[in-house]
Amino acid sequence: MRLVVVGASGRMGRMLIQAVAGAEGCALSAAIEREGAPALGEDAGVLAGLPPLGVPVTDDPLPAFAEADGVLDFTAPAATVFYAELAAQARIVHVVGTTGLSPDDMAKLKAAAFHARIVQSGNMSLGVNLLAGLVRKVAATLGDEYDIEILEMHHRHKVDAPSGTALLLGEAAAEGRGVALSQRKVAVRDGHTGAREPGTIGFATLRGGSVVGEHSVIFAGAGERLELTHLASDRGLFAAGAIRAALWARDREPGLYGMDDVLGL
Ligand SMILES: NC(=O)c1ccc[n+]([C@@H]2O[C@H](COP(=O)([O-])OP(=O)(O)OC[C@H]3O[C@@H](n4cnc5c(N)ncnc54)[C@H](O)[C@@H]3O)[C@@H](O)[C@H]2O)c1
Ligand SMILES: O=C(O)C1=N[C@H](C(=O)O)CCC1
Repeated sequence: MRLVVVGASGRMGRMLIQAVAGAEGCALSAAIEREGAPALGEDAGVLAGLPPLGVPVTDDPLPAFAEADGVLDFTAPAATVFYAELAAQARIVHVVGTTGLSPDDMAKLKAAAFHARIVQSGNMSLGVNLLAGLVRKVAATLGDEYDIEILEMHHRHKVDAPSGTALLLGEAAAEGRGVALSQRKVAVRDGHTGAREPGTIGFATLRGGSVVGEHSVIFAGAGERLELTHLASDRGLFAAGAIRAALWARDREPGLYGMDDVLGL
């Protein structure tokens, strides 16, 4: 499968280049960065700490998409919406790991998915997607007398909060409870907040150092607390999931899929 990596010089972009280069049945067909990015013109392999791959980083996605089977996209919301339109025009697979997507951005991905096979997830790891299933089950089993709080920590460079994973886990908890997350979400507490409102789902965000990604879903009852935790220590996990998603989506009908579809969960 010929894969394009967009956001090639980012933390995830470089991991994706390494993963594509090492994946059986895959080849890196292009590496794309934003206009003016310092990495333009560099060899993508060298950028990712590998021997040269003969693929220079470019800012011109059109010819790259025309010759590819899929695109791996861990960039930024505006870029992802732009690439979704191009991927749909080129009828190629679009794997979206970008987080911080607004409801409007998601509506644009849904529109693009009439023509494209899009796999979108706030977390591409097997562990987090399994955890989401457990969270759904525990939330359905324990009633509102167990307060749900989601705690996450990431590296100091992360620009969106709560993390895509925290929101994915919050959605799973809300589904388990049979409620809409948008109606129950409490993402900010500051000052005299009053007592906790029953049935809400709280989010707490920590940022610092080089933390790859840590999430805990806490079910706090009277006299006991249940905590479900996922700790990621290697971004290769997300890159491997993205490649698995691309290979899975290759033979699917157009549509917007999640990692639960890819993993058969
Ligand atoms: N879903 C997952 O499993 C998962 C895992 C890790 C990170 N992420 C998400 O992936 C995204 C990127 O994370 P990161 O740590 O690699 O960030 P980063 O800032 O290191 O990398 C983003 C890269 O995208 C590039 N970019 C921005 N606009 C572009 C455009 N129009 N065209 C091409 N490139 C463009 C930037 O120049 C940068 O190199 C974030 O939203 C993050 O939350 C998701
Ligand atoms: O490093 C990041 O940024 C990560 N983003 C995803 C999120 O928002 O949950 C996945 C974990 C790493």
